Amino acid sequence: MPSPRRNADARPLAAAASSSSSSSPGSPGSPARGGGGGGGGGGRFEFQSLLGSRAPGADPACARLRAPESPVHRRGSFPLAGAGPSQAPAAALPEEGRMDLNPSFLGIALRSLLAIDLWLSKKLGVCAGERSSWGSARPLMKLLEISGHGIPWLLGTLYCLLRSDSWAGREVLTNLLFALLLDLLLVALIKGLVRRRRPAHNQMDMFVTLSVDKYSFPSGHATRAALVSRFILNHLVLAIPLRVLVVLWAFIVGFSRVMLGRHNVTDVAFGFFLGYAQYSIVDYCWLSPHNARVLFLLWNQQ
Ligand SMILES: CC(C)=CCC/C(C)=C/COP(=O)(O)O
Repeated sequence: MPSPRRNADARPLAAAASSSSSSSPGSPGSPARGGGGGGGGGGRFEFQSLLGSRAPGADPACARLRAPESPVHRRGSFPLAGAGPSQAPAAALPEEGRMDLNPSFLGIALRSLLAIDLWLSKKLGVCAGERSSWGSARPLMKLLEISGHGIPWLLGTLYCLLRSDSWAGREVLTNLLFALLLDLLLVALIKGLVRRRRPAHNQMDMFVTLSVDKYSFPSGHATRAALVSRFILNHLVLAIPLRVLVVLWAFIVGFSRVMLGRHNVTDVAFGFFLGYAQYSIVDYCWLSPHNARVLFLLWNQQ
């Protein structure tokens, strides 16, 4: 028999996560069972994304969740918020297993936030395809995508560094180069760890990507935009209208990621936060004029 307490906890979660789903929790088509996958777009798909955004079957952890009939698998499985009566009976579980099935307040809050994130991101993805409601703005969004891409920023910085004829300029550009490399490294690391899939409505037609770029958390464009704009504002003397433009550019690049369907809102929000924080790291580890000069001379000798 399923534990009534467990079901009472689980139902509001399933409802919050898949407001458009007509399935009852625990039914074979229920969102919590994560069946289907693909880009279906109904509540069912969204809840599956919510539980880690991975294709069922691709991940052994998911396979465990889908095999509650095995007592071995039941034991160590992750608490499934939407588990319904057809899932593992709580009475048959060991004590610690039953406690796992009680989602914490933080868990509920996090799942609700992610459900809102998926819903909002889908609504805002108005340029995700040529036939989307704002599909005609897609070329402009792609231009913004290139303006925040790693390659133009890396090549541009390298070019300016080689052309620069002042030590002050070289110092700033060397630090910018390190900042861009640090950004690439940290984003790749987090993407590889979190492994959140890009939204189902995204078309994977991006300009030069790394292997981790099949994942979406955090948005590399958002981190770069925040990092570079903070860097520019701190190290270039610009008139106020230009400073405003730099900040606007960063926000528009971030927003365009969601409009293009490349990212969920939380990917971009965290990306902004990370990029902003990265600048603080760069500032803290700022390569001194002396070290920048030594590095530049060493590199030029090769
Ligand atoms: C190939 C190089 C040097 C950088 C890759 C830049 C890139 C494609 C980042 C992905 O950005 P989003 O995470 O915003 O989609």
